[in-house]
Amino acid sequence: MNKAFEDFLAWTCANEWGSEETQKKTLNNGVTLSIWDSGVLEVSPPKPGKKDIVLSCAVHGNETAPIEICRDIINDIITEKQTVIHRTLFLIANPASINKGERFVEENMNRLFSGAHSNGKAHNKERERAAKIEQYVKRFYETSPEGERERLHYDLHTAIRDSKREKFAVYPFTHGKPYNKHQLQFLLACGVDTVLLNQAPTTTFSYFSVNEFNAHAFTVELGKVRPFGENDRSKFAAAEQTLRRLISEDSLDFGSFEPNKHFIFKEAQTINRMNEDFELNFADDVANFTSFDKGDLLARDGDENLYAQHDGEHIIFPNAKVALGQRALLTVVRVPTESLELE
Ligand SMILES: O=C(O)CCC(=O)N[C@@H](CCC(=O)O)C(=O)O
Ligand SMILES: [Zn+2]
Repeated sequence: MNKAFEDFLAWTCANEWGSEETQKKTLNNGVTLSIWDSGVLEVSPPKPGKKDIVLSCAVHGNETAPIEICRDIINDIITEKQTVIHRTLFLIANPASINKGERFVEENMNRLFSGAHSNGKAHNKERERAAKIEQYVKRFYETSPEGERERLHYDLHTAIRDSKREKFAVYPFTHGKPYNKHQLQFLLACGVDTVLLNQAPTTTFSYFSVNEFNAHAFTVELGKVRPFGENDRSKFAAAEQTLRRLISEDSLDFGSFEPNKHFIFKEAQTINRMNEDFELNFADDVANFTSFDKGDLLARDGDENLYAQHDGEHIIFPNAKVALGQRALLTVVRVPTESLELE
Protein backbone atom coordinates (compact mmCIF):
# COMPACT_ATOMS: atom_id res chain seq x y z
CA MET A 1 0.00 0.00 0.00
CA ASN A 2 1.05 3.58 -0.66
CA LYS A 3 2.78 5.19 2.39
CA ALA A 4 0.26 8.00 2.77
CA PHE A 5 -2.66 5.58 2.89
CA GLU A 6 -0.73 3.13 5.07
CA ASP A 7 -0.22 5.62 7.90
CA PHE A 8 -1.65 9.03 7.09
CA LEU A 9 -0.40 10.72 10.27
CA ALA A 10 3.16 9.39 9.88
CA TRP A 11 3.26 10.43 6.19
CA THR A 12 1.86 13.85 7.15
CA CYS A 13 4.53 14.34 9.80
CA ALA A 14 7.22 13.24 7.33
CA ASN A 15 6.05 16.06 5.02
CA GLU A 16 5.64 18.61 7.76
CA TRP A 17 5.10 21.79 5.75
CA GLY A 18 3.16 20.20 2.91
CA SER A 19 3.36 17.89 -0.05
CA GLU A 20 2.47 18.58 -3.65
CA GLU A 21 1.99 14.89 -4.29
CA THR A 22 -1.81 14.63 -4.55
CA GLN A 23 -3.04 11.05 -4.18
CA LYS A 24 -6.33 9.32 -4.69
CA LYS A 25 -7.72 5.91 -3.92
CA THR A 26 -11.14 4.30 -4.09
CA LEU A 27 -11.87 1.70 -1.45
CA ASN A 28 -13.82 -1.52 -2.07
CA ASN A 29 -16.83 0.08 -0.35
CA GLY A 30 -16.85 2.85 -2.98
CA VAL A 31 -15.51 5.60 -0.71
CA THR A 32 -12.90 7.78 -2.44
CA LEU A 33 -9.97 9.13 -0.45
CA SER A 34 -8.20 12.17 -1.88
CA ILE A 35 -5.09 13.63 -0.33
CA TRP A 36 -4.83 17.32 -1.23
CA ASP A 37 -1.69 18.04 0.79
CA SER A 38 0.01 16.57 3.84
CA GLY A 39 -2.55 16.47 6.63
CA VAL A 40 -5.43 17.16 4.24
CA LEU A 41 -7.66 14.18 3.46
CA GLU A 42 -11.03 14.38 1.75
CA VAL A 43 -13.30 11.37 2.21
CA SER A 44 -16.07 11.15 -0.41
CA PRO A 45 -18.74 8.49 -0.21
CA PRO A 46 -20.28 7.37 -3.52
CA LYS A 47 -23.73 8.82 -2.68
CA PRO A 48 -22.95 11.49 -0.10
CA GLY A 49 -25.46 12.47 2.56
CA LYS A 50 -26.40 16.09 3.19
CA LYS A 51 -23.59 17.05 5.59
CA ASP A 52 -20.18 18.49 4.74
CA ILE A 53 -18.03 17.82 7.80
CA VAL A 54 -14.60 19.26 8.62
CA LEU A 55 -12.71 17.58 11.47
CA SER A 56 -9.50 19.36 12.35
CA CYS A 57 -6.79 18.69 14.90
CA ALA A 58 -3.19 19.78 15.55
CA VAL A 59 -3.75 23.47 14.99
CA HIS A 60 -1.57 23.21 18.11
CA GLY A 61 0.97 20.40 17.78
CA ASN A 62 1.22 19.36 21.43
CA GLU A 63 -2.54 18.80 21.81
CA THR A 64 -2.29 15.10 21.13
CA ALA A 65 -5.61 13.55 22.24
CA PRO A 66 -7.48 14.99 19.22
CA ILE A 67 -4.63 13.90 16.93
CA GLU A 68 -4.89 10.35 18.27
CA ILE A 69 -8.66 10.38 17.77
CA CYS A 70 -8.43 11.64 14.17
CA ARG A 71 -5.57 9.23 13.42
CA ASP A 72 -7.64 6.27 14.59
CA ILE A 73 -10.78 7.31 12.74
CA ILE A 74 -8.77 7.88 9.53
CA ASN A 75 -7.03 4.49 9.85
CA ASP A 76 -10.39 2.79 10.36
CA ILE A 77 -11.78 4.53 7.27
CA ILE A 78 -8.80 3.37 5.19
CA THR A 79 -9.18 -0.20 6.40
CA GLU A 80 -12.96 -0.01 5.88
CA LYS A 81 -13.74 -0.63 9.56
CA GLN A 82 -15.37 2.80 9.74
CA THR A 83 -18.16 3.62 7.30
CA VAL A 84 -18.60 7.16 6.05
CA ILE A 85 -21.77 8.45 4.43
CA HIS A 86 -21.13 12.21 4.50
CA ARG A 87 -18.33 14.09 2.76
CA THR A 88 -15.66 14.63 5.40
CA LEU A 89 -12.47 16.66 5.33
CA PHE A 90 -9.79 15.74 7.86
CA LEU A 91 -7.18 18.39 8.57
CA ILE A 92 -4.03 17.78 10.56
CA ALA A 93 -3.28 21.44 10.60
CA ASN A 94 0.27 21.97 11.84
CA PRO A 95 2.37 18.78 11.45
CA ALA A 96 5.67 20.63 12.02
CA SER A 97 4.46 21.60 15.49
CA ILE A 98 3.55 17.94 16.13
CA ASN A 99 7.13 16.99 15.23
CA LYS A 100 8.39 19.67 17.60
CA GLY A 101 6.00 18.56 20.34
CA GLU A 102 5.01 22.19 20.88
CA ARG A 103 2.01 24.44 20.52
CA PHE A 104 3.51 26.09 17.45
CA VAL A 105 6.79 26.54 15.61
CA GLU A 106 6.97 30.31 15.02
CA GLU A 107 3.48 31.67 15.47
CA ASN A 108 0.19 30.50 17.02
CA MET A 109 -1.76 29.23 14.00
CA ASN A 110 -5.10 29.75 15.72
CA ARG A 111 -4.60 33.51 15.49
CA LEU A 112 -3.95 33.46 11.74
CA PHE A 113 -7.34 32.77 10.18
CA SER A 114 -9.80 35.05 8.38
CA GLY A 115 -6.86 36.49 6.50
CA ALA A 116 -4.79 37.38 9.59
CA HIS A 117 -1.99 35.30 8.03
CA SER A 118 -1.46 38.17 5.59
CA ASN A 119 -1.60 41.08 8.05
CA GLY A 120 1.58 43.04 8.64
CA LYS A 121 5.01 42.26 7.28
CA ALA A 122 5.66 38.92 8.98
CA HIS A 123 6.22 35.85 6.83
CA ASN A 124 6.57 32.36 8.20
CA LYS A 125 5.55 28.83 7.39
CA GLU A 126 2.61 28.82 9.79
CA ARG A 127 1.19 31.83 7.95
CA GLU A 128 1.61 30.04 4.61
CA ARG A 129 0.00 26.90 5.97
CA ALA A 130 -2.96 28.80 7.49
CA ALA A 131 -3.56 30.49 4.11
CA LYS A 132 -3.53 27.09 2.38
CA ILE A 133 -5.85 25.57 4.97
CA GLU A 134 -8.34 28.38 4.38
CA GLN A 135 -8.30 27.50 0.68
CA TYR A 136 -8.81 23.78 1.39
CA VAL A 137 -11.84 24.51 3.58
CA LYS A 138 -13.24 26.82 0.88
CA ARG A 139 -12.70 24.19 -1.81
CA PHE A 140 -14.33 21.52 0.35
CA TYR A 141 -17.45 23.50 1.17
CA GLU A 142 -17.79 24.98 -2.31
CA THR A 143 -17.53 21.72 -4.23
CA SER A 144 -20.37 19.98 -2.44
CA PRO A 145 -23.29 18.40 -4.32
CA GLU A 146 -26.25 20.62 -5.23
CA GLY A 147 -29.12 21.15 -2.80
CA GLU A 148 -29.56 22.05 0.83
CA ARG A 149 -26.46 21.08 2.80
CA GLU A 150 -25.36 21.35 6.41
CA ARG A 151 -21.82 22.59 6.95
CA LEU A 152 -20.10 21.46 10.13
CA HIS A 153 -16.62 22.03 11.53
CA TYR A 154 -15.27 20.71 14.84
CA ASP A 155 -11.77 22.02 15.56
CA LEU A 156 -10.40 19.72 18.25
CA HIS A 157 -7.99 20.99 20.91
CA THR A 158 -6.88 20.36 24.48
CA ALA A 159 -6.22 23.02 27.11
CA ILE A 160 -2.84 23.90 28.63
CA ARG A 161 -4.12 24.02 32.21
CA ASP A 162 -6.26 21.76 34.33
CA SER A 163 -9.89 22.67 34.14
CA LYS A 164 -12.70 22.52 36.68
CA ARG A 165 -14.87 21.64 33.67
CA GLU A 166 -12.80 19.10 31.83
CA LYS A 167 -14.35 19.36 28.38
CA PHE A 168 -15.77 22.53 26.93
CA ALA A 169 -16.37 24.21 23.61
CA VAL A 170 -16.05 27.74 22.32
CA TYR A 171 -19.07 28.86 20.28
CA PRO A 172 -17.65 31.53 17.95
CA PHE A 173 -19.42 34.87 17.57
CA THR A 174 -22.57 34.37 15.50
CA HIS A 175 -23.20 38.07 14.67
CA GLY A 176 -26.58 37.83 16.38
CA LYS A 177 -27.73 34.60 14.75
CA PRO A 178 -29.49 32.25 17.19
CA TYR A 179 -27.51 29.45 18.80
CA ASN A 180 -28.27 25.97 17.54
CA LYS A 181 -29.96 23.52 19.94
CA HIS A 182 -28.98 20.45 17.95
CA GLN A 183 -25.34 21.51 18.03
CA LEU A 184 -25.47 21.93 21.82
CA GLN A 185 -26.95 18.42 21.99
CA PHE A 186 -24.26 17.09 19.68
CA LEU A 187 -21.59 18.59 21.94
CA LEU A 188 -23.30 17.11 24.99
CA ALA A 189 -23.27 13.68 23.34
CA CYS A 190 -19.51 14.23 22.90
CA GLY A 191 -19.27 14.70 26.68
CA VAL A 192 -19.05 18.47 26.30
CA ASP A 193 -21.69 20.00 28.56
CA THR A 194 -20.01 23.40 28.86
CA VAL A 195 -20.06 26.02 26.12
CA LEU A 196 -18.51 29.49 26.05
CA LEU A 197 -20.17 32.08 23.85
CA ASN A 198 -17.75 34.47 22.18
CA GLN A 199 -19.12 38.00 21.89
CA ALA A 200 -16.89 39.31 19.11
CA PRO A 201 -15.06 38.10 16.00
CA THR A 202 -11.71 36.35 16.47
CA THR A 203 -8.99 35.05 14.17
CA THR A 204 -9.53 31.41 15.20
CA PHE A 205 -10.13 28.57 12.77
CA SER A 206 -13.66 27.87 14.03
CA TYR A 207 -14.75 31.51 13.63
CA PHE A 208 -13.42 31.43 10.05
CA SER A 209 -15.79 28.56 9.18
CA VAL A 210 -18.74 30.20 10.94
CA ASN A 211 -18.19 33.58 9.37
CA GLU A 212 -17.12 32.73 5.83
CA PHE A 213 -19.09 29.54 5.21
CA ASN A 214 -22.03 29.76 7.57
CA ALA A 215 -20.95 26.48 9.12
CA HIS A 216 -21.84 25.29 12.60
CA ALA A 217 -18.27 25.40 13.89
CA PHE A 218 -16.71 25.09 17.33
CA THR A 219 -13.37 24.94 19.07
CA VAL A 220 -13.71 21.82 21.20
CA GLU A 221 -11.41 21.43 24.23
CA LEU A 222 -11.03 17.76 25.15
CA GLY A 223 -9.15 17.83 28.45
CA LYS A 224 -5.51 18.71 29.03
CA VAL A 225 -2.35 18.75 26.88
CA ARG A 226 -0.38 15.50 27.26
CA PRO A 227 2.29 13.74 25.19
CA PHE A 228 1.30 11.02 22.71
CA GLY A 229 0.37 7.77 24.44
CA GLU A 230 -0.30 9.47 27.79
CA ASN A 231 -3.91 10.41 27.09
CA ASP A 232 -6.62 8.54 28.95
CA ARG A 233 -8.70 7.83 25.88
CA SER A 234 -11.62 6.58 27.97
CA LYS A 235 -12.20 10.24 28.90
CA PHE A 236 -12.77 11.09 25.24
CA ALA A 237 -14.61 7.91 24.25
CA ALA A 238 -17.95 9.73 24.00
CA ALA A 239 -16.42 12.38 21.73
CA GLU A 240 -14.77 9.81 19.48
CA GLN A 241 -17.90 7.65 19.33
CA THR A 242 -20.14 10.61 18.52
CA LEU A 243 -17.78 11.85 15.78
CA ARG A 244 -17.78 8.34 14.31
CA ARG A 245 -21.59 8.33 14.40
CA LEU A 246 -21.67 11.78 12.81
CA ILE A 247 -19.80 10.68 9.69
CA SER A 248 -21.53 7.32 9.40
CA GLU A 249 -25.20 7.96 10.22
CA ASP A 250 -27.71 9.89 8.20
CA SER A 251 -28.80 12.05 11.14
CA LEU A 252 -28.36 11.92 14.89
CA ASP A 253 -31.43 12.18 17.09
CA PHE A 254 -30.78 13.36 20.63
CA GLY A 255 -34.42 13.58 21.74
CA SER A 256 -35.88 16.69 23.34
CA PHE A 257 -33.64 19.57 24.35
CA GLU A 258 -33.06 19.76 28.10
CA PRO A 259 -31.72 23.20 29.01
CA ASN A 260 -30.52 22.15 32.46
CA LYS A 261 -28.02 19.68 30.96
CA HIS A 262 -26.05 22.51 29.30
CA PHE A 263 -23.75 24.89 31.18
CA ILE A 264 -23.48 28.07 29.19
CA PHE A 265 -21.02 30.88 29.85
CA LYS A 266 -20.80 34.19 28.07
CA GLU A 267 -17.55 36.02 27.36
CA ALA A 268 -17.08 38.82 29.90
CA GLN A 269 -13.59 40.09 29.07
CA THR A 270 -10.85 39.29 26.63
CA ILE A 271 -7.61 40.58 28.08
CA ASN A 272 -4.87 41.00 25.49
CA ARG A 273 -1.24 41.34 26.55
CA MET A 274 -0.14 44.79 25.43
CA ASN A 275 3.14 45.14 27.33
CA GLU A 276 6.29 43.11 27.90
CA ASP A 277 5.76 43.38 31.64
CA PHE A 278 2.51 41.49 31.82
CA GLU A 279 1.65 39.24 34.72
CA LEU A 280 -1.31 37.26 35.90
CA ASN A 281 -2.27 37.75 39.52
CA PHE A 282 -2.74 34.05 40.21
CA ALA A 283 -0.52 30.98 40.17
CA ASP A 284 0.33 28.83 37.15
CA ASP A 285 -1.62 25.91 38.58
CA VAL A 286 -4.91 27.79 38.99
CA ALA A 287 -7.35 25.85 36.81
CA ASN A 288 -9.60 27.02 34.01
CA PHE A 289 -13.08 27.94 35.34
CA THR A 290 -11.75 29.17 38.69
CA SER A 291 -14.13 31.90 39.76
CA PHE A 292 -13.20 35.44 40.82
CA ASP A 293 -15.37 38.23 42.20
CA LYS A 294 -15.91 41.77 41.09
CA GLY A 295 -12.88 43.88 41.95
CA ASP A 296 -10.44 40.97 42.23
CA LEU A 297 -7.17 41.80 40.49
CA LEU A 298 -6.70 39.41 37.58
CA ALA A 299 -3.65 40.77 35.79
CA ARG A 300 -1.18 43.64 35.49
CA ASP A 301 -0.34 44.87 32.00
CA GLY A 302 2.40 47.51 32.21
CA ASP A 303 0.92 50.23 34.42
CA GLU A 304 -2.63 49.00 34.08
CA ASN A 305 -4.39 46.80 36.63
CA LEU A 306 -7.11 44.57 35.23
CA TYR A 307 -9.93 43.49 37.54
CA ALA A 308 -12.84 41.09 37.45
CA GLN A 309 -15.93 43.07 36.52
CA HIS A 310 -18.55 40.64 37.86
CA ASP A 311 -19.01 38.28 40.77
CA GLY A 312 -18.56 34.73 39.49
CA GLU A 313 -16.19 35.71 36.68
CA HIS A 314 -14.38 32.53 35.59
CA ILE A 315 -10.94 32.52 34.07
CA ILE A 316 -10.23 30.62 30.84
CA PHE A 317 -6.98 30.06 28.89
CA PRO A 318 -4.72 32.21 31.11
CA ASN A 319 -1.32 32.55 29.47
CA ALA A 320 1.00 35.42 30.34
CA LYS A 321 3.54 34.35 27.73
CA VAL A 322 1.48 35.02 24.59
CA ALA A 323 2.85 37.37 21.92
CA LEU A 324 2.13 41.07 22.38
CA GLY A 325 -1.38 41.96 21.24
CA GLN A 326 -2.70 38.43 21.75
CA ARG A 327 -5.24 37.10 24.23
CA ALA A 328 -3.67 36.38 27.60
CA LEU A 329 -6.92 35.68 29.40
CA LEU A 330 -10.58 35.15 28.63
CA THR A 331 -13.15 35.57 31.36
CA VAL A 332 -16.72 34.27 31.26
CA VAL A 333 -19.86 34.44 33.39
CA ARG A 334 -22.56 31.79 33.63
CA VAL A 335 -25.84 32.56 31.89
CA PRO A 336 -29.05 30.51 32.05
CA THR A 337 -29.48 28.29 28.99
CA GLU A 338 -33.07 29.59 28.81
CA SER A 339 -31.76 33.12 28.24
CA LEU A 340 -30.25 32.19 24.86
CA GLU A 341 -32.00 32.75 21.59
CA LEU A 342 -32.06 29.19 20.26
CA GLU A 343 -33.10 27.80 16.88
O1 LIG B 1 -5.35 26.25 27.26
C1 LIG B 1 -5.03 27.22 26.57
O2 LIG B 1 -4.54 28.25 27.09
C2 LIG B 1 -5.27 27.23 25.09
C3 LIG B 1 -6.02 26.05 24.53
C4 LIG B 1 -6.38 26.41 23.10
O3 LIG B 1 -5.60 26.20 22.22
N1 LIG B 1 -7.54 27.08 22.95
C5 LIG B 1 -7.89 27.71 21.71
C6 LIG B 1 -9.24 28.35 21.85
C7 LIG B 1 -9.70 28.97 20.55
C8 LIG B 1 -11.00 29.74 20.67
O4 LIG B 1 -11.05 30.67 21.49
O5 LIG B 1 -11.95 29.42 19.95
C9 LIG B 1 -6.85 28.78 21.38
O6 LIG B 1 -6.39 29.46 22.31
O7 LIG B 1 -6.50 28.91 20.22
ZN1 LIG C 1 -5.29 24.45 21.04
